[in-house]
Amino acid sequence: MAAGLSFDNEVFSKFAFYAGVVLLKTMLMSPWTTVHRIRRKVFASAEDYVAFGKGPASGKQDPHIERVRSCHQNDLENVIPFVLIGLLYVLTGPDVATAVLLFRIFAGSRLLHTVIYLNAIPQPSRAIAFLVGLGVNTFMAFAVLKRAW
Ligand SMILES: N[C@@H](CCC(=O)N[C@@H](CS)C(=O)NCC(=O)O)C(=O)O
Repeated sequence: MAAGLSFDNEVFSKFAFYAGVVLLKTMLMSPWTTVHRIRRKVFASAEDYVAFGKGPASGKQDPHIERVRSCHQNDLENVIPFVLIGLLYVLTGPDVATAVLLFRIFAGSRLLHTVIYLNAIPQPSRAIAFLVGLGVNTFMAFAVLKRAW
């Protein structure tokens, strides 16, 4: 069976798929923020207000735009560790079924976190989604440390 960071290695191939999903989701948060800025006419800087013919910047913040930005920030705090730790975890040669389950749980938890955050679904739903993803990353980190010890 193929090992290492090769698409012939089933664990790497599955990891690449789920990492691609969560990275794409994270990347989409930027254009999604822009869509809301244009719709709500609340921009990031003075020159943007000029560009959209809105006169001087009001300096006001929009709660929904701030929510989208927080969601994006939270993705960055969790998805980047997943990609880095996940690559090291693949190199430990884990059981395929266990690894794929972890990748699926992480991707599912982050997609759910976004839906919950953007729709302001009451807590503790967002905290649970966040903790599930954090749990996967922590599990993989300990597997890497154990293998490298
Ligand atoms: N940077 C995060 C660290 C803790 C965290 O990620 N909490 C989760 C569950 S409550 C979350 O969704 N935080 C909201 C956020 O990061 O905007 C924060 O400031 O809240």
